[in-house]
Amino acid sequence: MDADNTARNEHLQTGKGKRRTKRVFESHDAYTEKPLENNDKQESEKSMIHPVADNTENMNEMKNLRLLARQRYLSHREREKLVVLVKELEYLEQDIDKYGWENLTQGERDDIILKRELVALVEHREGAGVQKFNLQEDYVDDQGKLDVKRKKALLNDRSGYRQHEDEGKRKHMWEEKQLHKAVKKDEDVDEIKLPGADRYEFVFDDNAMVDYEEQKEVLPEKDSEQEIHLLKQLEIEQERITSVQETRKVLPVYGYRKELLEAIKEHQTLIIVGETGSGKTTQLPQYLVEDGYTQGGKFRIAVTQPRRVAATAVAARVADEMDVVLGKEVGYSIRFEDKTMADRTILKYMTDGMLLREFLVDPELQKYSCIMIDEAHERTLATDILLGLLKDILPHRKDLKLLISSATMNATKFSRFFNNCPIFNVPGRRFPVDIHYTVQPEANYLHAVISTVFQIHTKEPVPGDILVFLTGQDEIENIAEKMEMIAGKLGEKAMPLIITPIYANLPQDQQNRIFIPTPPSCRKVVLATNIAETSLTVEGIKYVVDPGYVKENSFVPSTGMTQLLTVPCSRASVDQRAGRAGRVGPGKCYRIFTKWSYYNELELMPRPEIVRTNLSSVVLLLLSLGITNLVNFQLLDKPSVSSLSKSLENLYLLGALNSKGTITKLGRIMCEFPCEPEFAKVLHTAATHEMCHGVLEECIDIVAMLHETKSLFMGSKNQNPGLRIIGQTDSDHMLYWEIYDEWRNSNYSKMWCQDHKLQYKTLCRVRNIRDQLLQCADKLGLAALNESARRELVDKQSGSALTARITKCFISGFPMNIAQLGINSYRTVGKKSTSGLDVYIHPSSVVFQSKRDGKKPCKFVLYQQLMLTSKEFIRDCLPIIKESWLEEMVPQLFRSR
Ligand SMILES: Nc1ncnc2c1ncn2[C@@H]1O[C@H](COP(=O)(O)OP(=O)(O)OP(=O)(O)O)[C@@H](O)[C@H]1O
Repeated sequence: MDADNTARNEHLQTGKGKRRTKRVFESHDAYTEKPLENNDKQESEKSMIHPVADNTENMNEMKNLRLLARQRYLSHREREKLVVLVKELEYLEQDIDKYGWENLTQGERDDIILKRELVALVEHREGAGVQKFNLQEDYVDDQGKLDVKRKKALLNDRSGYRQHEDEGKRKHMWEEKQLHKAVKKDEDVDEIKLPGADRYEFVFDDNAMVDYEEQKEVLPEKDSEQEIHLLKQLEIEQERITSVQETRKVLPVYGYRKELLEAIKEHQTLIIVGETGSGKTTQLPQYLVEDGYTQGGKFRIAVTQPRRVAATAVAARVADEMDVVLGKEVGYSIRFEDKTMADRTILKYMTDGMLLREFLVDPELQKYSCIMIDEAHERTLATDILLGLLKDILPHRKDLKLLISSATMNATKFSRFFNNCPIFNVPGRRFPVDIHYTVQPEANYLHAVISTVFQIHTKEPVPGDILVFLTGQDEIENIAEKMEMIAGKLGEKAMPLIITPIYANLPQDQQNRIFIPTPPSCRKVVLATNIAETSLTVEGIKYVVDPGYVKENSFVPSTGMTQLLTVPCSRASVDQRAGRAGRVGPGKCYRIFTKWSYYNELELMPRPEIVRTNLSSVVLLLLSLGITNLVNFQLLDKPSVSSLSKSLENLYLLGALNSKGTITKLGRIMCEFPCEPEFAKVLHTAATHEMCHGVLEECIDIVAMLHETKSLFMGSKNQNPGLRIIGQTDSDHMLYWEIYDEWRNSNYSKMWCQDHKLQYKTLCRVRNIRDQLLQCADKLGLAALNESARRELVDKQSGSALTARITKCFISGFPMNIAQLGINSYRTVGKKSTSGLDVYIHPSSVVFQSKRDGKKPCKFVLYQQLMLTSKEFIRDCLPIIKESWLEEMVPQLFRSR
């Protein structure tokens, strides 16, 4: 290891070093391709069609449509809107016949004039028939001719096209008319009688003519201004649409469309390697749709992504490109959120974990004609298992196509795994990205990041936003604070700097802030973890600052502990990160490490998750799919035998496997829940175990909360003022339950969340998770079992009895997560109690607070997470008040104590 290398590792460990104000980078690897022009417009400017809120809005909308119709053919959505307007117009025309033009208000007349004009305009443009704007199913017969009967029938069916207030007005007018008629004595009120008319023939001459004076329609000033504004918006929108469609044609993958489709037709499995931004994720699935792989809605195409944020963002982009509504033809599916329609979605972006779960209900994935495993280089656990399962089913599903894609992967390894399947290379990238390395290693990379960002901010022109890759929430918050301080001190000397963070635990609406276009003369800095590393396009990003580190989970089978360690990224990851700078224009990437380090220190590929993670849920899933020979199950990389046996041991302890290693009935039930087997066991116990049943709903609330605790509190948990209002509790689990229960009692109020400094959106997600778990429990019959147990419990349920039952349920689900009080700290217990590990209660835990308040600590505590950060911390803790509960719930583990 040379000096370069040593310093890099030292500053990672110590974080100390001399700060330099100006970074010196050396330029390297500039891509030489000619940049193309970028016509893309900002996302937020796209649609001018809004739902009708009031009449003014309705009028504006019609004017807007009229303008659009003058300029071009209307889109599918605009036509749908137009259909509604046409129906409204027909209806209004009937009113005119009935009540007379003079009885309409000025507003109604304007409305009708505008509607007539709009319909005439589209009819004029597109031919006489209204069928051009999707009225076939309403007015037109099988030959395409106007079906008068159907039209009439439709017009008679007025519901839905008239607002209530109009209904009131019409009623009023009708009553007046009836009253008027009643007062009149003449019987034949409709016949006009002229004196002597029966003696003369009516002759039309000049004298009979009616005189009119012409008044030119003068639009009020406000309207014309509005029209100009709308025209401008229209131009922008048109440019954006043209640009989106043109972008598709200039992507490198477009040049290979035909060859790609031929290769896919010829081979069942194909590996596709193309530069970042070449169009793999967004374009390939669209080519497949265009080439008939969905056969008019009969089959689906699935595209997997390792990250939720990428799956949702890419689905939105593709829906836009295909001009369809997100959630209909194009949708996404991520855990606890499904935005697809069973009978309509043909292209589904999803996390790899979600496709894995689909194997449970459809082991041959019969509804799919094509599966694309994107960003395969990331080698997530779910991707690796998917590849193994797909390899297994391909011989039985000859019609199923499998595409494996990435920018930077060991393609030959993947090809070998799939019987030497062909590799398709898509050369070229759309925009060049210049890579800059530091000349020498930086002693403190966080200081270097801040200096680099301000170097760019003060020297480079706008527009040009910056994306910084950091390792986690703490680092992001810390850097954001420092940057805000420096920007404040710079004041007028620099342009305003907008700092937006993105990390997995940030609530969704706040994550989406990174996509908001930057106002002119400002610069945006996105501070991101590696969740922004692949597949994402954040428009406006021109500079990437990359220190080259990532936080990685590492499971230690001997202790059952997950360590969260900061480690250098792989070359594949830093190349992906650089790619984020060249998505919509040429960019620059500043790497806070040396070129030497890139070529000599960084691993080529990330370490596969399968060799560094807890395998319990995957093992259970494979067993439930009938894959019993786990050791021989084909995988790109095999997990270690110790980690396999640790997970088998864990599943046996939970009762998911019997002594022969076969999956039990309980194991199958646990598989059905969309959560880890340990949580599923908690819920099963809560509904069925005679010592503690009847608390299923409370346990579901807690389990749902435990999935979202990281983004629950505004600010730090232990300083949260809301907790005092909620009251005193001695465990994190009961605190979470009380929070959820109080929020439910407030009728899920947003204000309540604000008062208690809790994230409303997070609680909404908890509610969603809770509903799904409850549905699942219902489907499995557990809810009914719980209900009968609960009836017996009524009145006997005191607060402490409830806590006891809940604690017992969690002991049954997490028997390996128990620690016993020692002299200075807690010590983990379990089978290998003698070789336990000293662990410390994290300061964010309620149990830590109780200890500080001088309360006597419990002898045993259950924890949800064991993390090695600055020391071995246990988080989300539940004190076990009675030692006997351990033996009661898990005798096989605690009997001898
Ligand atoms: N939301 C968006 N806004 C603007 N342009 C976009 C958007 N999404 C994609 N693009 C354009 O489409 C191009 C192709 O994106 P796509 O995600 O298909 O590439 P890719 O080859 O899959 O890249 P990666 O390997 O980085 O995921 C981008 O470089 C960008 O120019």
